[in-house]
Order: sequence, then structure tokens, then C-alpha cells
Amino acid sequence: MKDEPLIIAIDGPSGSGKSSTSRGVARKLGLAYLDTGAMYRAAAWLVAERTLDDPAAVIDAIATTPMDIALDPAAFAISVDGTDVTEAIREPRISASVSKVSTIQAVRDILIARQRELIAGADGGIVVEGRDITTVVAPDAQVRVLLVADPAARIARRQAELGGRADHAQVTDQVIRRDADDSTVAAFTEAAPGVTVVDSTHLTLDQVIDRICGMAPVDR
Ligand SMILES: Nc1ncnc2c1ncn2[C@@H]1O[C@H](COP(=O)(O)OP(=O)(O)O)[C@@H](O)[C@H]1O
Ligand SMILES: Nc1ccn([C@H]2C[C@H](O)[C@@H](COP(=O)(O)OP(=O)(O)O)O2)c(=O)n1
Repeated sequence: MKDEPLIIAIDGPSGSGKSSTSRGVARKLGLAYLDTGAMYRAAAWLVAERTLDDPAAVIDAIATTPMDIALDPAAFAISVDGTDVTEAIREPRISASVSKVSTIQAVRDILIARQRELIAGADGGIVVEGRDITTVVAPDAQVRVLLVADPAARIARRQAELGGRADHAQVTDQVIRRDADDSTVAAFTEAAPGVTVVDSTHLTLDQVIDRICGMAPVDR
């Protein structure tokens, strides 16, 4: 009987290193890569673009608007209704507004269903990162990791990444306040049973990637 495709699930708070680590693991092991945070960001972009406020209108727009996300760890891209939003979803205005959209349970239900379809279609295996992957989206993944790092390290990393585009107060809001809001709908502050905690505070990116690759079944 053929083995099930390998699924590696990585959750964690903002700035813990999920995206860079997941991309690195996917490249090293030859797997696809799904950034579920990008899907919530794209939904928030759509809501901002159409200046929607009423929750029913928000849910309807997200349910009916096509979203296309690339699963190649070397060439990330995402579009909404044919518009490439790869860059736009990283803008501070989206970082500041995304939790308002991602904490609507009906929005989560829509995006979780799409995420499960994408995972099921990745027959060569996939690394999936987010906040609820180890617990809700793919709790049966063979490798389940909660990636953490001290708040000061996470703020410093995000600040370095954004350069002059956001001051310390904005970055702290993006990291700490957003985690507090996000953790009302997804349990990523503590590892669920069977989930391995990896603390990246004092590890380089390569060390984190190696550690997670080392958790994959050896016959890969
Ligand atoms: N182990 C690490 N050590 C130092 N910097 C890291 C490490 N992992 C990630 N980074 C850097 O921290 C920033 C945030 O990482 P990212 O992968 O976007 O985190 P997340 O997806 O959890 O928000 C990026 O600039 C990334 O290069
Ligand atoms: N599986 C997921 C992934 C992200 N989210 C939410 C939480 C975050 O505020 C946004 C954006 O996620 P993203 O992973 O891009 O955030 P950061 O890289 O940490 O800045 O989406 C979620 O609720 N569930």
C-alpha cells in the first residue's frame, strides 16, 4: 500500500519564523508549501478593497470571490479575483486589519475548507503553516510543530523585516495585540497533545529548518 503524502503542520505566533522556516523545510524536502496566513490576509485585502463592513457582506464576498494561491516554496504568489495581491497583503494596513476578518468564524470555515482541499491535492506532500493547522486544519499531520520565540525577538525580527515602514509602536501592535486577538479563535499559545514545541529564540533559521526536517519520517 502506498504511504500517505507527508504533511508537516507548523503553527506559531507572529514573528516566530513560521513562513521562512516552512519555506525552507519544503524546499529541502521537496514538498509543496501552503501559507494559510496569506489566505486570511487576502481576505482582509478584499474586505478593504470593497470597503465592506457588514459581517454578512464580508462573508458573502469571501465565499464567492476566487482566490488563487501558489504552492511552490520558491515562487510564492496569491491573487484575488485575478488581481495579484502578493505584495499588497504585506502592507501594514492589512496587518492591522486582518484579525478583524480572521476572527469571524464563518470566514474561517470557508478558508479552512479551501485549505483542506489544497492539502488533499498535494500528492507529493506539503508543509502548511498558520495558527490552527496542528489543531484544526490538519491534526492528523505526521509532523506537528508549534514554533515559538520570545516576544522581544519576534518584535525585533518584524521590525528588521519592515525596515523604516513601521515604527516600534506599530510593530508591537502588529505582533502582540494581533496575537492576543488571534488567540481568541485559534489555540496557538500552547502545544496540543502530540505537538512538538520548537523555540527559535536562540536558533538560526537553518538550525530550525534542520530540526524540523529531522522530525520527518526517515524514508523520505
Ligand atoms: N530562527 C530565526 N532567527 C532569526 N531570524 C529569523 C529566524 N526565523 C525567522 N527569522 C526572521 O524573522 C522574520 C519573521 O519571520 P517569518 O518567517 O515571517 O515569521 P512568521 O511567519 O512566524 O510571522 C523574517 O525576517 C525572518 O527572516
Ligand atoms: N491558520 C491561520 C493563519 C493565519 N491566521 C490569521 C492570524 C494573523 O493575524 C493573520 C495573518 O497571518 P500571518 O501568518 O501572515 O501573520 P504573520 O506572518 O505572523 O504576520 O491571519 C489565522 O487566523 N489562522
